[in-house]
Amino acid sequence: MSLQERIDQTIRNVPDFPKPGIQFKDITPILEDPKLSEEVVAAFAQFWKGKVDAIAGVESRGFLFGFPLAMQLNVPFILIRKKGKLPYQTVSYKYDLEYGSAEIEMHVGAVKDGMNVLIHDDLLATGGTAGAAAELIKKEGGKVAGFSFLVELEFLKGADKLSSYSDVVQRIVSY
Ligand SMILES: O=P(O)(O)OC[C@H]1O[C@H](OP(=O)(O)OP(=O)(O)O)[C@H](O)[C@@H]1O
Ligand SMILES: Nc1ncnc2[nH]cnc12
Repeated sequence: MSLQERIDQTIRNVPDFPKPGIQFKDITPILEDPKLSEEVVAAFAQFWKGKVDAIAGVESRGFLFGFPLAMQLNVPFILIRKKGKLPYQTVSYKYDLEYGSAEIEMHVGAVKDGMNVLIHDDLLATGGTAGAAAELIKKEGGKVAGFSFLVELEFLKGADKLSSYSDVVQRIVSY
């Protein structure tokens, strides 16, 4: 079975979470399988090796594979968190979600001038979060190298929203 098929069989679909009408893609069963998790990180690493100076991961599920990926590629990992969680001076950006709205922040100084940054998250839905992350990277003088996601909800057309930042969008499985 391919990696895509095994991921598809492992993800749990939870209807009506967190709101009626949303089918939630629960990736936690992948984390319970260390071998599969390792293969996921390897698939990301193979795609991005030698192409990025840093990885920015989006809270919270973007930390799960983003940090091991950064260690594997031997590049810095930058945290993008929900408002009010980061202790030092921050830059912030407001955006809309598939189910609500949010504001994300990043530490000032984490992105160095001209840094080529990969934006990583577990899932691409409307693209609001990843687009907001791209705005933060640009605000801080970085370049968006591209985006990587474990899961894309293709019907929500999030990749269209990201095309103004980069055409390089890696997704391991799409629905
Ligand atoms: O493409 P979008 O429509 O912006 O949606 C995708 C975002 O939504 C989810 O995060 P969530 O806000 O549920 O937070 P969590 O990772 O902390 O659970 C997911 O992990 C992405 O970050
Ligand atoms: N349908 C969904 N499943 C899991 N995470 C999400 N983030 C936004 N939409 C989601």
